[in-house]
Amino acid sequence: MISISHVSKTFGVGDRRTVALDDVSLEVGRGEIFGVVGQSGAGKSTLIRTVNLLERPDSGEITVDGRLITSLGDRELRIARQGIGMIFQHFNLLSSRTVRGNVELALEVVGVDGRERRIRAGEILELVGLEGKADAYPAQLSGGQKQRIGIARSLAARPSVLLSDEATSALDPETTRSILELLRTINRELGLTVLLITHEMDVVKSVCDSAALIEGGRIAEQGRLVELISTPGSRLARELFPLGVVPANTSGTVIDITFSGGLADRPVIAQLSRTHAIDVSILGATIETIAGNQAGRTRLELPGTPATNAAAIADLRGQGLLVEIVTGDAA
Ligand SMILES: Nc1ncnc2c1ncn2[C@@H]1O[C@H](COP(=O)(O)OP(=O)(O)OP(=O)(O)O)[C@@H](O)[C@H]1O
Repeated sequence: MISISHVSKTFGVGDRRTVALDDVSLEVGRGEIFGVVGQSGAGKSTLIRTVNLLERPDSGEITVDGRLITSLGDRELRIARQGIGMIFQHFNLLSSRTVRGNVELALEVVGVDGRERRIRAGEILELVGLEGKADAYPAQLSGGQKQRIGIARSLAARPSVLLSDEATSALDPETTRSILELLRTINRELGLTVLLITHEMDVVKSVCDSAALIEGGRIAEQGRLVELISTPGSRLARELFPLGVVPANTSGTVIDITFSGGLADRPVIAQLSRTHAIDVSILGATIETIAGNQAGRTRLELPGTPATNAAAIADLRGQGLLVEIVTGDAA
């Protein structure tokens, strides 16, 4: 649905030259919620802004819904942008217009007539849960309600793609949750494809089907969350399941086990201890719902070296569990 292919973007020249995007390629499937996560300055905003050409890449191609965006002239681009909604961290609302007026503005711009505007704005405000607030002004509403107006406005022209630029970063955790739920609802009900950028792993965890990690303008990793969590060495998986620090002077073998799918509720540790007659210490454990499925990760310490624990580790792997050796020589 969104295909970003070998996109690069540099700002400034000489000493002030910054490579914001360096040969970035991403594929966002139709109907997916795709999260790009990375630290401040990693290139997230630049990346999302290239999708509707708010930022024009120096090289590379971007296709949205089958249309090669990077080849369009001004007039064609204006039309293509109607199919790409966008929401922002600071909402970008017009304070002089009512809630309804903000939503209707997006329809005026695309030439929808007055009566139709009113009907459609009413429908969208109901969808985002603001039907009782149509005549209020943005200043009279909470942050979460303002973002709901932003979402309503972005949906007014019935786009097939929604870009979300840190849409929940200015909101408290409870409001964040309700806005993410709304994004999930419109994704399902309208079949909308969502590309979001965030610096919060919790956002990715709670709403995304797929994710990419961006660092220094390059994509370090990308994939569907269900696949990433069972990929050995995946950094996104580690971020999704923070297990804390590894003890500094352990004499044993520390391993991380990832449970996903039907494996999450098996008595793996008790069985391991019994079968191999070893005292297993649990150093950390976390269970999460990732892309709608329960998955967990447990950090264990086994007495002895990886070599003396080879049979136990092979046994775990034989049960379909992902086992990563954190300390000791990799087996
Ligand atoms: N208009 C610009 N002019 C010059 N440099 C820019 C411009 N926009 C971005 N950059 C630089 O490009 C790099 C990537 O910035 P970008 O805003 O895309 O990162 P980000 O991951 O979105 O960061 P944040 O989370 O802090 O918003 C940074 O080094 C930034 O300073």
